[in-house]
Parts: sequence; C-alpha cells; structure tokens
Amino acid sequence: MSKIAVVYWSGTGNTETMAGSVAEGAREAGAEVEEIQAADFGEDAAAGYDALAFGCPAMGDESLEEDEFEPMFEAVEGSLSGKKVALFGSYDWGTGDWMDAWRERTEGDDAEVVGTAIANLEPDDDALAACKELGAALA
Ligand SMILES: Cc1cc2nc3c(=O)[nH]c(=O)nc-3n(C[C@H](O)[C@H](O)[C@H](O)COP(=O)(O)O)c2cc1C
Repeated sequence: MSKIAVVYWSGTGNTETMAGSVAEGAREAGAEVEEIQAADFGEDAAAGYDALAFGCPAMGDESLEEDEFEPMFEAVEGSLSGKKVALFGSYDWGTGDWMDAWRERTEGDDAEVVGTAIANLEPDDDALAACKELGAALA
C-alpha cells in the first residue's frame, strides 16, 4: 500500500477543502493517507512517503504563502527527486500563473508531477472531482 502525504496551507479554508478531496481520492484508490498542515511538515519528512500532494493558494503576487508554506517547500524540494507529486490550490483574481510557475519549479526538482488542480475561490463540484482524480493518480 502506498503512503501519501497531503501537505497544505490554507488561510480561509478553500485549499483545505481541496486537500480533503485529494486525500479522499487517494484513500479510495487504496493508499494510506495523512493530511498535514505545512507548519507541521519539514525537511526530512518527505522521505517517509511514496508520494506527496502539496496545496497552497495564490498569495502575494502570484506566489506561494511566504511565512509557512514557502520555507517548508524550499526545505523539502531537495527530497522530491523521482517521487510522484501533485500540486493544488485556490486563487481569486489571477489566471493561475502561480501554479504554472510552481509546477515548473517542481519539475525542476526532478519530481514526477502527476498533475495539478486549481479552483477559483471555494472549489465547486468539478474542482473537487479534479482533486479526487489527482489523489487517485498519486496512489
Ligand atoms: C494576501 C493575499 C494575496 C493574494 N494574492 C493572490 C494572487 O496573487 N492571485 C490570485 O489569483 N489570488 C490571490 N489571492 C486570493 C487567494 O488566492 C484566494 O482568496 C484563495 O481562495 C485563498 O485560499 P484559501 O482559502 O485556501 O486560503 C490572495 C489573497 C490574499 C489574502
């Protein structure tokens, strides 16, 4: 059984809702899943998982959240080589530029990016279904 971490930061709950669906999709596909807040994940933690999903909304100017998520991601990205990784998050007024840059960055870490999912503000049914598929793709 593959072991999967769903690691996320969410200020107003939208990305957290997405994390729940990613985890649900992975569990339904047979994986053992842990949902973890970004502040509780660290440099050495990625080694304990077969695959990882990371969730963070567009913040700053099309950036990752800078106080908790960005430092955590910077610390773990050296351990993602060869691992299956999924990325997801919510946004508002932009067009998803933060996710495009984040995907490129993660591919540059030699991770196997299985897919991404974005939602405009609160995820609708289609966005939640996409999150479940993302979780299943990691399992
Ligand atoms: C400080 C701040 C910066 C933001 N920057 C962006 C941005 O650059 N582009 C964008 O599309 N949305 C931006 N947003 C909107 C959030 O991405 C959006 O509200 C999202 O749904 C928040 O997700 P959450 O509920 O998981 O925290 C920003 C929101 C805040 C509070």
